[in-house]
Amino acid sequence: MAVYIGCGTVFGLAMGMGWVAPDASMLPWATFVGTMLAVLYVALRSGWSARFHDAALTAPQIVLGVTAACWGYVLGGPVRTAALFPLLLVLIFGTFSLGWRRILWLTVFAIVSLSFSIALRHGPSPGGDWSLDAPGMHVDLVNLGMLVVLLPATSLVAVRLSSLRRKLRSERRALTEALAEVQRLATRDELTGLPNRRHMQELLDRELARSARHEHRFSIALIDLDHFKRINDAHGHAAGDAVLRSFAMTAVGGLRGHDVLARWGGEEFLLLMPDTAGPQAEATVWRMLERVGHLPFMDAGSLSFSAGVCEYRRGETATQLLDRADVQMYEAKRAGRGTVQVG
Ligand SMILES: Nc1nc2c(ncn2[C@@H]2O[C@H](COP(=O)(O)OP(=O)(O)OP(=O)(O)O)[C@@H](O)[C@H]2O)c(=O)[nH]1
Repeated sequence: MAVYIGCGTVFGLAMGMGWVAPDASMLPWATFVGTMLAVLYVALRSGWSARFHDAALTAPQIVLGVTAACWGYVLGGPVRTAALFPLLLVLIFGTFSLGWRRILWLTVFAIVSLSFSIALRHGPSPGGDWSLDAPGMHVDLVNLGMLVVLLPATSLVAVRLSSLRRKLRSERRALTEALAEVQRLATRDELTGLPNRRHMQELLDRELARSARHEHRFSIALIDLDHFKRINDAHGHAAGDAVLRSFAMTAVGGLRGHDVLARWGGEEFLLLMPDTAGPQAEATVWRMLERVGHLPFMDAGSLSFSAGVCEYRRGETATQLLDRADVQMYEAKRAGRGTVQVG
């Protein structure tokens, strides 16, 4: 719009100075361009154009630009050559979304439009002066020749820029996907799909800070599968992996939405239970033990774990809390495994 207003003003001034053919009027030109710009503006802003592949209406905008420039050429009389400068800018617009085929068609359209404008200037074929020496014909032909050279060159630049933009867009998409994958890998345990130790450490720190600020209580449980070595020894490492996976799936299935179970290392898991006091946390872990006990578990009897449950004590660090849970977990092992100790 700014370019149309700027170019229109320069031409209007030239007319005001009497440098342009006296019978030329800018009014129909300005009315046409103003109406078309308003239509395009409404089509874009209302979201109506979103249904098209060319949602920015780049091609219609280029057609309008070429028409306005060529019309200006007919109006421009002795200063008409200046009306061709915007044509070069108009085609650069194609770089925003058009493929090379459309840019090529629009280039051809621009050259044909200028030829048509020149024909109009010299009058319709019977009665018009089409001779080489007709007034202004030399300038028109040189202008047309220059445009035939320059427009394809400009279009070539537009095509290159357009394909560069497309490549950039697809590379950015690939990068975003790769980043999401890296984030997933950085926070998830590959085998079980649970949050990994590093991520759980962050969640624990966050919960500690939240608890300090809002005086929320929360509990954790350190869970260690019992006699896991026997499974590996008897059935192989792959079978052990499968047991870890099905334990993770079964254990998570019985948890509340806020609770987070993470793989803490090997056959050890850490359960974080926000807004949960010790007794409720203990009940949750007992329920988990029961669910896990129903897992089909090779020929080695039922799967069990030993767990140490602790409610967070004000002023405690994460390490102190984890140490307490560890002590309780070993208590559970000493007490014969398959049990939960609270401390
Ligand atoms: N398959 C498999 N085994 C693992 C993995 N991580 C740790 N282990 C195994 O888990 C076993 C843990 O053995 P121990 O620390 O002796 O404990 P346990 O046999 O469970 O005995 P208790 O904890 O005392 O009941 C070891 O044999 C490890 O090799 C894993 O990712 N996959």
